[in-house]
Formats: sequence, C-alpha cells, structure tokens
Amino acid sequence: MSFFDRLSNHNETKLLSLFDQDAQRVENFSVIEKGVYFDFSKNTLDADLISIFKDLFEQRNFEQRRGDLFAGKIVNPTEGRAAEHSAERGHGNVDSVAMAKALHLRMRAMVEAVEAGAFGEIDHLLHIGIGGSALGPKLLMDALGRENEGIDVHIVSNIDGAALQEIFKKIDPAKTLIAVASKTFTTTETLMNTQSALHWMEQAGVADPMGRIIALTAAPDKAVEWGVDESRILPFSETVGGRYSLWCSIGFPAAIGLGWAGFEELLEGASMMDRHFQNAPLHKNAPVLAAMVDQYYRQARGSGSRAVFAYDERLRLLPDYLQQLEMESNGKSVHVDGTFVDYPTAAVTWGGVGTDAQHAVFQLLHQGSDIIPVEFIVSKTPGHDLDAAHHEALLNNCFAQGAALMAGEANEDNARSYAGNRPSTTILVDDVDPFTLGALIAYYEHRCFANAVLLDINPFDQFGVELGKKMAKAMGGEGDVKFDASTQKLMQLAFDED
Ligand SMILES: O=P(O)(O)OC[C@H]1O[C@](O)(CO)[C@@H](O)[C@@H]1O
Repeated sequence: MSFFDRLSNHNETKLLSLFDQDAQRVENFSVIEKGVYFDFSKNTLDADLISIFKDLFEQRNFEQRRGDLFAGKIVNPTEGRAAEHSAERGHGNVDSVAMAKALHLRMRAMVEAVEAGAFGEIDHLLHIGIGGSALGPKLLMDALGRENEGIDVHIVSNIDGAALQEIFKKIDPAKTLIAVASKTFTTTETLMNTQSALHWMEQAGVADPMGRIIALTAAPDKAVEWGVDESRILPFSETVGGRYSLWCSIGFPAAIGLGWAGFEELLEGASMMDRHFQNAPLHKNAPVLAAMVDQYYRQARGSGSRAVFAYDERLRLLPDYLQQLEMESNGKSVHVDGTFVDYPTAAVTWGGVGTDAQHAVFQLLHQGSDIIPVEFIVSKTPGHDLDAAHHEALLNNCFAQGAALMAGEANEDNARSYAGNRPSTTILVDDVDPFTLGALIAYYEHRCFANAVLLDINPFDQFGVELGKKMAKAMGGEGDVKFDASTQKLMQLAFDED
C-alpha cells in the first residue's frame, strides 16, 4: 500500500484520547537533549503513524541521504554542490572540517585584531547583508547580545534607504567598522547599501573608508574586484548555503558582539544537535519527529501553514529566521530528479511572540476553520531580573495555550465553543544561551532536511528568487523585458514627473 493510502486509512484518534490510551505517552513522544526538551505528545502521532513515516523514510533512502549530507557529498544536485553547514560544527568530510577550522581561526584573529584596536577606536559594527546574510546574525544578536557592553552591532538589509539612514543617525562614522556580508558578493541591496555607507563615511571626513570594510563572503575574488583588501576578507566555503551560514564568517557580528567564547558555545550546541540527528533512533530523533508532524498535518490534514510562537522576548526574531530557512528550503515543486511533485510541499511558516500573539492572532488558532500546527518555545530561565511573577505568568500562559488548543471546551452557543483537538509542540529550554540557541537552530536545519527527504525535494537551491531579481534589473535598464500593462502603468505613475 502506498504512503498516501496508508495515511488515509489511518484512523485519527482525538489527542486527549491518545493520552488515555497510553499512560507513557509523554515519555514516548518527547525527547530531551542537554537542556532542550521537545514535547511532541500533543500532536497526532501514534505507533501506527510512526511506522508509516518510518517506512516512507526508508523508501526515500533517508539513512543514505543523511549520510551523504554529513559526508559532504553532492546533496544539491541542481547546483552540483554539497551542503556543509555541519562541517562548521566539526561534523563532516575531514577536509571540509579542517578548512572550516582554519577559516574560523582567521575569523577569530580578526575579532581579536578589532578588539586590540587594529582599526583604531571602534564603537560600532555596521553589518550589511540580506536574507541568510542578515537574518541569522540578527537573531543571534537580538537573542544573546542584549547585555553586550562592547562594540554595538547594527544590521541593515533593506534597499529602502530609510533603514540605513536610521542607523546613520545613531552611530559615529569615525568609530564604525563595516562588515559586508554576501555569499555571492553580487547582491544588489548589499552592494548599494555598502556604497552609501562608504559615501556617508567620506562625507564625514573619515580617512580611507574602504579600509574600514571587512568582507564576509564565499566569493573572495569578487570582494577583491570590488576593492576590498585581501587581508580584510573572511571567506567561507561555497558549500555552505546562505540560509545555513551563521556558523561561518557570516556570524562575524555575533563573534564580535558575544566574544569568541560565546561564538564557540553556539557551535558546540549545534554540534550536539548534529550528533543527535545522526545517532538517535527515528522515534526519538527530534528533527525527524518534527518532520513527521509537519508532513502528517500537511499531507493528511491539509494544513497550509504552521505557526511558531516564542514565549520569550529574546527569541522574537526566531519566526523571521525560520521563514527563510523553511520556506526558501522547502518551498519547491519539483522532485530531486526534476519531475513535478503532485502533493503539497512546505507549509507557510509564520508566528510571533507570546503573550502578545494571544491578543492578536490566537483567535484563529482556536476557532478558525483551518488546523494550524503550533510550536511554542519557552525558557525555564527568564531573560530579565524583574519580579519572578513575570516569568511565572509567561510560562503559565504558554502552557495554558497548548492545553486549551488540545482540550477545547463545549458550549451550547456555537460561537463560544472550542472544538479542541488542535495540535502543538512545546520546546522548553533551560535558558536562551549560545549553546541552547545553537542546538535549537541546528534542530530546525535538520528538521528542514528531514522534511525535504520525506517530500523528495532538494532543500538547498532557491531558483524561485531569481526571476524577480531579473525583472527588477530589467526595470532599472539592465535587460530587455516586456512588462504587462498593469506593471507599466505602475511604473509610469511612480516614475513619471507629471
Ligand atoms: O549572501 P548573498 O549572496 O548576498 O545572498 C543573500 C540572500 O539572497 C538569496 O540568494 C535569495 O535572493 C538568499 O538565498 C541569500 O541568503
């Protein structure tokens, strides 16, 4: 019987009844690894579904594919590349791990040089990058860099000049270092913002603004062409994908902001998760179980989105980060062999921060017509030293939401009744520290990979972003594209003087 036949023959039991049927359900459907506890028990997983998904993993050659990923083999066939983010954490092909270590040493030397005053007195690091070259550093700094008393880090991505101008108002050009983060060193937004930042420094009378640039890139030759001195380039391997790149030199602002020791702890946390993903049996493997939940709700229940709520201000940028990771990785419509897929692929990832989101979007989660699997992330330790009542209330709210989504509540008045049986996963971490955040991010990366294996798609390319770039260039005069009437009218209204 095919996977889909088995899935449609599967009798879904109500979530609460699953707990009645199995006194060990919580233990059976949870995973704990060094300060990170994953509770999958409030999802419709049972022994039968686990066995259906295990068979699909086997049919998709999961073990071979996971082995290829860690061995640095080509797992991104459309671009003929390996995907070696794990090598940055010490797991992978021996040569790639050695190369990653050597490049980390180079990065560390640069961090120490900045700290030792090699660039004069530096108070600010202006990091310019977009997508994977910004979202990871932003998340890390927002989560972990709040107490940072050294160099302050500002990250700018948008080509809308308002973003850069806002930062210019806050920082002193004479005490600023610019990190230009771009894997390809061709991205329009990043290069235009860098030009404007150089211009801003020149106008302020800073001597040799170009000498204040550090390039973080997998295309060092392009950075040199652009005028960056080779000694100020921190390269990384082309086999590290943009959205998987915070572990290499793209993480430079975090290494500056948190110090080298903090950056290494981040890598250690991810390394712990790499080991877990490689070694834990499938029914106790957190990224694998999460992918089973994702695909159960996507394929069997038609859930078009999944929602992530960080019940912790420090993780408020996690949904933004995950949107790129998950949607750019698995928002595809072709199989690994190039033929079209005839089932839904990645759901939309969205989310926010609790408790705010409860007062804004949770209505739909509780009573809307769609089943949206929810993920809660919460920390045992607060990120502040105000009265403990704040943290107690935060945790109570988080746990209450998961319980309410599942239990529901009947009422004679339909408008006031909650159907319940709505799934959620809760991740409880000991604290939001570099080790734990490293482990969490690596968990999401491997979950993406496990989903891609189940879907039989390539998670490591992103051709879907290219057409829009080409058309924007054509509008700017580089290229010949005939635009539709609606677009022409918009251009005319926006650009014509009268
Ligand atoms: O690091 P780069 O090469 O500037 O690319 C930035 C981002 O742009 C994308 O290529 C999408 O346009 C992402 O995959 C990438 O993270």
